Amino acid sequence: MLAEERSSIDNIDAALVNLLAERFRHTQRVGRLKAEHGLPPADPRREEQQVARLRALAQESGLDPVFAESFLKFIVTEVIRHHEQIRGEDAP
Ligand SMILES: C=C(O[C@@H]1C=C(C(=O)O)C=C[C@H]1O)C(=O)O
Repeated sequence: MLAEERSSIDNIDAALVNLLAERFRHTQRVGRLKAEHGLPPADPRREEQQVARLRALAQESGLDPVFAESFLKFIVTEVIRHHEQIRGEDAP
């Protein structure tokens, strides 16, 4: 039924938002650690590993790996923007 499917979609959307908020709380901590230790906001090698892992997970789950990669990159771009902000705030 349409209403039932939409109710499931709404639950999943709520879970996604909660998970994303939790992820950003962790990345904010990473951003503060990086600023404290003078590390750059972006880590392309780490991102490469994440993309490979996520593409494989997507394949296993029946999700389009191209979509999974662009979704991750969309999030990581925002994280790097946060890290640049944190670094700016910490600069003397
Ligand atoms: C969170 C980090 O900073 C950046 C953001 C990442 C992410 O959102 O997963 C991964 C690598 C970095 O470019 C990190 O270095 O771990």
